[in-house]
Amino acid sequence: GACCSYRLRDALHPLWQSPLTIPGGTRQSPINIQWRDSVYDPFLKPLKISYDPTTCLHIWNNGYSFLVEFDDSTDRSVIVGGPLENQYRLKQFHFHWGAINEWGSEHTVDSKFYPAELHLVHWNAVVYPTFEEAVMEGNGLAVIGVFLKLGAHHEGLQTLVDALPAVKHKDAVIEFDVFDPSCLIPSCPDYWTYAGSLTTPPLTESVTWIIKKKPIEVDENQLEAFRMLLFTSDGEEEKRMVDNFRPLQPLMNRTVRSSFQ
Ligand SMILES: N=Nc1ccc(S(N)(=O)=O)cc1
Ligand SMILES: [Zn+2]
Repeated sequence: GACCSYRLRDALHPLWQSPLTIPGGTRQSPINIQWRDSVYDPFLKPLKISYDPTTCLHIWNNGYSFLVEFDDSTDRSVIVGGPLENQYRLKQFHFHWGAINEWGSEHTVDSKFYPAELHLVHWNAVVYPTFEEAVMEGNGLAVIGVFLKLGAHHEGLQTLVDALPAVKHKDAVIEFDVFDPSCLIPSCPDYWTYAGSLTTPPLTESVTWIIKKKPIEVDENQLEAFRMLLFTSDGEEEKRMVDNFRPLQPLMNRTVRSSFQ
């Protein structure tokens, strides 16, 4: 079916020349979240999100996705609580999406793909001196995953969408100096959490994943705006930036916990 041919196709995809999982990887991401196999953990705290919109710096097409990067030199934009033992600093957020609405997310829920998935990337600046070091440590990163579904126009996302033509090509950067990413996070507090990895190289097993149960709604034009971006640099033969999601990885010896019953 589409899934296995896609896996093979994807394994050869330039984005992930590396093997489907890193050799010896026991906690790779993304995974399918089987709702009925997730275990309610009453000790999970609510996730506390406090972002300062003025820490926003720029939008950058890095050839995998477009990243909205933040000034992470202080603790002005942080998350704490949830499954986390420390406070984690926001560094960037980005998305993964498909060529069509049938797929695009990295994680799936009961084997269902969403058309896109938002990742808000945070690092443990309490324990590690730099992001680069945190990327190499088991408790170094915390990524909030938010599913996007096709529906109503998303006002907050539109300010981002309006800037995308300016970063059409790989390596393009545009200044983007005020944005509050909490407008992209559903108000429903429910989430799943599990120990995983980065989903693009270096694929390090350093991520505490916090996947929001509720998706946000975006409209077709907004998804199409993502699909207009290019993997390629200005002057190269154009390759549309689509299907920039990694294949599902084996759960192995992991339990997905839920913050809700
Ligand atoms: N700095 N590199 C990365 C950061 C986040 C992710 S992801 N897609 O796992 O959130 C991948 C690579
Ligand atoms: Zn990602």
